[in-house]
Order: sequence, then C-alpha cells, then structure tokens
Amino acid sequence: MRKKLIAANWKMYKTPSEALTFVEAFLPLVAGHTRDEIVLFPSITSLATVINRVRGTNVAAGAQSMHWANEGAYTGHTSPVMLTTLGATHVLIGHSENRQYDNETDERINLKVKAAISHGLIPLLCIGEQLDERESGKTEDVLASQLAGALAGFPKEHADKLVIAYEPVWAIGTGLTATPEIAEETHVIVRNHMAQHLGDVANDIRILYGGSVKPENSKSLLEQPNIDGALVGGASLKPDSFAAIAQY
Ligand SMILES: O=C[C@H](O)COP(=O)(O)O
Repeated sequence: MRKKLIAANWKMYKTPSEALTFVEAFLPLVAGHTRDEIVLFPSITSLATVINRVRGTNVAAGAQSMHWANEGAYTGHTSPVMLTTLGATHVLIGHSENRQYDNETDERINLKVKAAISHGLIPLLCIGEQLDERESGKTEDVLASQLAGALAGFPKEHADKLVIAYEPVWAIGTGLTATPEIAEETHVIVRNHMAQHLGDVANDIRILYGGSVKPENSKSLLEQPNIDGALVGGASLKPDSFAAIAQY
C-alpha cells in the first residue's frame, strides 16, 4: 500500500515571516492527519524557519532544488550536505521551471537524483510533457526519455525511496488540469517505464500528479489507483486551501 504524499511547492513566494505565518495557521488544520505524508517546499531562505517550526509534527520540509556536489565553487547553489544538516528530508529535482529557465538537463538531473539518495534525501523527480508534445502523440516518448535520462545508474536497492511527480507542463499554473482519467492513464504509463528500469519495486514507487491541483479537484485525482499524491503550486500558498487538498 503506497502512502500518499501531498506536497506544497511554494516556488519563489513567501519571505521567512510569511512562511512562518503559514505554518502557524496550517499545523492546527492538519493536526493528527497521518493518513498521508505532508511536505512543504519553501524557498531556500525560508527553509530553516519552516524546518524548525515543523520539527516533531506530522509535516516535513524539503528544498526546491539542490546541487549534486557536497561542496565546491558553485556560486548560488546549495549542496545535499547543507540540506541534510539543516534537517531537510526531501528535495524537488527536475521541475519543469528549472528545465525551462535554468538549463536543467537530464544529465544534471541524474547526478542530483543519485546524490539525493546517497545523502538520505527523498528525491521528487519531476517529469512532464509540453502541450505540443501531448497533442502530437509524443507524451509517452517524452516521459520515457526523461525517465531514462534521470535514472541511468540509479541504485535499484533504493528505488522504494524515489518519488516521481508527473506534471504536464500545459497544466502548471494554467488552471487547466489533466482529467483524472488522463492523469491515471499517464501514471500507468510512467509506472510501466519505471518497471522497465527498476523491476517490480516500481509498484512501491509513488507517482504524484501536479498541475493546477486545487481543493475542487484533488479528491477526483487522488482517488485514482495510480495517483499517489499531489505536488501543488498556487493552491498551496494558503493554509486553508492546502489543508483542504490534503484532506480530500
Ligand atoms: O510544483 C508544482 C507545479 O508546478 C504545479 O503548480 P500549480 O499547482 O500552480 O499548477
């Protein structure tokens, strides 16, 4: 049985004090909610504040990205050692906004996923197709290629720790959501490719859906057998909205 993971990606929103205000309001709303895992991904400047406030609660916190090296001359980056020292438990890798704006390649994503695993961080590997790719029937090829690139040399013995976030790029921040049927069908495709790379453990790997998830549609998405959670952007910025999604 895969425990669902409900994740908030705050992207480049919230100062530390705004993040703290969110957490103070959010924790009572989800107190005692252990059915699902709940993880917040604040910006790096708010990460320590959030980690310190959620410590000992049913909510975890992670980083929106990281470098693969332990340390080095990489201006502006954050290492896995820095994140684990802070108390982060999860990390987003390969978000489509990083692929689009930050020159994030499959090779770099591959190094980061393996670095996360070797440091005990849970990687949420983000994949997804563009609208023109879906419309021209290339969705499966795109996802297969992203998975192959990201998972080359991935240590199979740690496969159960991997989390995939399927986020169709055309649904991110657009208000367009994949229907539950389209999302479920695509998650099955992703799981089948995971099985090709990693074997039967693919059945234990959680595949989250992301792209305009909100309180109004979270239940119908999360009821699908192969949708094992949600990666939420805009609707995770308000405590009541994100709590409603988590309590679908
Ligand atoms: O990481 C989250 C996704 O990019 C989805 O963002 P969104 O919920 O604002 O569409």
